[in-house]
Amino acid sequence: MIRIDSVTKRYPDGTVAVDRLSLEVPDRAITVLVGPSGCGKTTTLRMINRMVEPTEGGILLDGTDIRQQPVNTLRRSMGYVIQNAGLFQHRTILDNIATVPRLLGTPKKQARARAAELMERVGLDAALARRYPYQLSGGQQQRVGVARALAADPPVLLMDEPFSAVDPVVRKGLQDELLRIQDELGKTIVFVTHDIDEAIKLGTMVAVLRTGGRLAQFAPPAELLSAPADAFVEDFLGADRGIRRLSFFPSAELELETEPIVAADADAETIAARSAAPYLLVTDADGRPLGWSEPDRLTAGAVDTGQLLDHGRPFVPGTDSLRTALDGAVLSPTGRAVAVDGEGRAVGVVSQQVIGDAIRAAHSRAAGAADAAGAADAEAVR
Ligand SMILES: Nc1ncnc2c1ncn2[C@@H]1O[C@H](COP(=O)(O)OP(=O)(O)OP(=O)(O)O)[C@@H](O)[C@H]1O
Repeated sequence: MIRIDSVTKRYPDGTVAVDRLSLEVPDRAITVLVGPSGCGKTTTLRMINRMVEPTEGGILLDGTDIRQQPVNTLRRSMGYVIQNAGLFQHRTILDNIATVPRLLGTPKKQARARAAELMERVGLDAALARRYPYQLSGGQQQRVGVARALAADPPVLLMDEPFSAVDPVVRKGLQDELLRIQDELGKTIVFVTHDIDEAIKLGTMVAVLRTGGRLAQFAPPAELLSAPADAFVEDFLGADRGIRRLSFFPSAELELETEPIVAADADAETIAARSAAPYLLVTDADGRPLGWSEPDRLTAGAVDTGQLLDHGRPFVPGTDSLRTALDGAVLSPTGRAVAVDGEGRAVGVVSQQVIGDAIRAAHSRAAGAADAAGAADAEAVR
């Protein structure tokens, strides 16, 4: 664990970049530092690998002050990724990634083999190995930056706005890739961003800093969204806080209706038996949704699929959140979302109203859990 203990950084010109900051960065998780420009995020990150020394306070790594080991040893245990990747322009991609192992004395062949393995891990085509950085897109360069930081297999990764310079689609890909890599490798990651959505998506824990380098709130993303500590955090979280919070509620407990599902070759009797529902979801021979129809518009045995209303984007209960389910229902012309299994076969339908009930239930469960946690904390203090 990295413990930032009441750290202050005052630059020689008197600027207080970080002011009595205390944080416990958990192992094998992503901790995000987020906040407006100039709030001290980069300064904090650089104090962790001693590129900047604190004026007051200290930083402990697994209980030991980081000043007690040689700075090179410390940095070897911490990969560092920056915006625009900071690659060596005159080295090939493979040799960029192999840099740190080579510095540590790994034979060239072995270091390159490791680099090739890392290229695959970060989703880079092996064909790019012999290219130079200028021959890669911004997104590909960022992936090289991540691979290079991982090359010596450090337990800690420090990432300073690594995905800020690429467009939103590439950025989403890089974020998904980081989450996937993190699932496999379980590094202790400290990630700096000024983008609150990125913080919420990536962070196990999120530290919101305010200008002057003071901590405004340190909490898991779901808690930030449900209980911002003050008006600054609330404002920084921005609009749609309620909707975004639904991403943290699972859809698994939604009560699905199966009655309104009919196969495209259903006979008149089957259709009649289900005609109480305002809309029926028609499925193909494998049970995959084709679209919606009012019951009296269906022709037994031979549905005209061209006449069906679009079923929209289905959700997978157990995998997707209430936000995805609600989105499906809101976008559906029938106000109903379609639930499918992992193979895309329809397993039920659910109306906006039922999703609304589930949202209220989830909110009151979350509030109950927060109250219980608060009571336990109060008990612990006594
Ligand atoms: N070497 C320095 N000398 C003096 N002041 C500095 C120095 N480096 C940073 N600062 C100041 O310290 C404050 C915090 O800077 P820092 O770069 O840590 O913020 P940040 O939150 O990472 O900002 P951004 O999101 O814009 O990158 C700012 O006011 C900045 O101007």
